[in-house]
Amino acid sequence: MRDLSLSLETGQILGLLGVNGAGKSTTLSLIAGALMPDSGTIHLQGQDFLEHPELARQTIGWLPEAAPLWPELTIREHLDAHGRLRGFSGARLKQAGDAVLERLELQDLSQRLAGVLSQGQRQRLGLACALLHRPALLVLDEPANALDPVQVVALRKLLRELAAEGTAVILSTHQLTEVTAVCDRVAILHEGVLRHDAPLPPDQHAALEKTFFDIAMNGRAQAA
Ligand SMILES: Nc1ncnc2c1ncn2[C@@H]1O[C@H](COP(=O)(O)OP(=O)(O)OP(=O)(O)O)[C@@H](O)[C@H]1O
Repeated sequence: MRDLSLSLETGQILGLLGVNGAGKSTTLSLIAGALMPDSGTIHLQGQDFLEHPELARQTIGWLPEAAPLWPELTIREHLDAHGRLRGFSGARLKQAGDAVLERLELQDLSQRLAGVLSQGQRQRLGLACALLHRPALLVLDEPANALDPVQVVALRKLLRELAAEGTAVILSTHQLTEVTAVCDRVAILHEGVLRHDAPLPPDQHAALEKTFFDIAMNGRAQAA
């Protein structure tokens, strides 16, 4: 990544686009604190993450490209483990788990082992773990991967609800339709450089498609 500068407001949903290898996952890993930048700063609510990594753990929910699950634990045990890691216990732990089970429609599967879940169910469990502590910033790497059309629509609804509650969301995707359906801002990376960063008004699918292909195919800088 070079000269990357991005900011996100409370309640905004930012879609991060780019061809394979453009740097989307690297950017999200930096924001989530899983990678350390060689230089630069990352702030959340005025605080420097790199100086206060504990702040990042409390305020960010991260779903990496492949949800990191333990095959021998059930869905409920995953949520308990994530909650305990963040200091939850007793009734608070159970309530937080119940809330995300309901939001991700996983109640009926709570006792199922992660190792036997379908890909889409694994993805929903990964999202449930990322959401458990009600993060102020949700960082999602291709969250619609492996979801069926019903769940894709449910995910859009969930992200809009979270944004309305004040959560900031940054998500990467290969689906331009996902961006136009749910994002109010779009950023496009190309070869580690941010080439476009602009609000996305409704009904702008054709314009977004043109901008994306101009950057992806010609490598031309587009005015944001
Ligand atoms: N740990 C690493 N060390 C060296 N290079 C890396 C490392 N991780 C990623 N890269 C390289 O950085 C570039 C960006 O990778 P990244 O995974 O961020 O792309 P992406 O936009 O998420 O791609 P995709 O759409 O294929 O998932 C790629 O060329 C990749 O090979």
